[in-house]
Amino acid sequence: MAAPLIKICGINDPAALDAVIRARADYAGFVFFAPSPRNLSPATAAALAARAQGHVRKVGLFVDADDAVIADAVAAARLDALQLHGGESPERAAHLKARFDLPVWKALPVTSPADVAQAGAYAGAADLVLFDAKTPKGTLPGGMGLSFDWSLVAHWQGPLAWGLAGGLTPENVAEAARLTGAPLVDTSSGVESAPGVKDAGRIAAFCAAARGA
Ligand SMILES: O=C(O)c1ccccc1N[C@@H]1O[C@H](COP(=O)(O)O)[C@@H](O)[C@H]1O
Repeated sequence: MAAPLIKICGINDPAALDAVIRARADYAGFVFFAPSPRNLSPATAAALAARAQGHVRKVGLFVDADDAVIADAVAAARLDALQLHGGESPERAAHLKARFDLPVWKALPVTSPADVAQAGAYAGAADLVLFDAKTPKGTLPGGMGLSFDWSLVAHWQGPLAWGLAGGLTPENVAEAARLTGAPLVDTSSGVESAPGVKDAGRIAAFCAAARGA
C-alpha cells in the first residue's frame, strides 16, 4: 500500500513551517477562523507562504467563511487548496471551486455510516472529502484531537478522493493508515505541545510514522 499524503494543519509560525518542510509533509494548513487558537491573519499567512513556496503546498482552512474572507486569504497566501470545515453545502463548495479555481476539500464529521454516505453529495463539487470526528456542540468544529470509529471509513471507495483526520498522532497514525487505507492523513493538535503551539519533534515523528519509517 502506498504511503499516504500528509497534511500538518494549524501552522502559524516560521519554526513550525520549517519543521513541516524538514519532515517533507505534503501540505501545510493555515487556519483562517478567528475562534481557533491556530488562527492567523492574512499578513502572517503571506509571510509564511513566501517561506513555504516551492517546499510544501498550502491549504487554507475556513469555517462557513464568506467570499471576501476567502479572497483575502487566497491572495495573501497564494493558497493551493481550500479546506471547508463548516456546514458548507455541495452548492457552496462548487461555487468556491469555480470562483477561486482551486481544489476544494470538504470536511465531514463522522459518527455513523449515514455521515460517510454524505460524501457522495460532494462529487463534482469538491475534489476531496476529509472524514473527521464530530466535535461537541459549542466547541471548534475540528482541531480538538478527537477521533472516530475508523472502521466506518475503512478502505472507502467513493466518487472522489478522500482523507482521514481527527485525533491523529505520531502514536496512532500508522495504525489508522493501515486500518483505513486512507490516501491522505491530516493532523493538528496531535503534533502540538499546547493548543496552537506546534512541536517540531512530533511533526517529524508523525511524518515518519505515516510513511511507515
Ligand atoms: O485546527 C483548528 O483549529 C480547526 C478549527 C476549526 C476547524 C478545523 C480545525 N482543524 C482541523 O480539524 C481536523 C482535526 O484536527 P485534530 O488533528 O483532531 O486536531 C484537521 O483537519 C484540522 O485541520
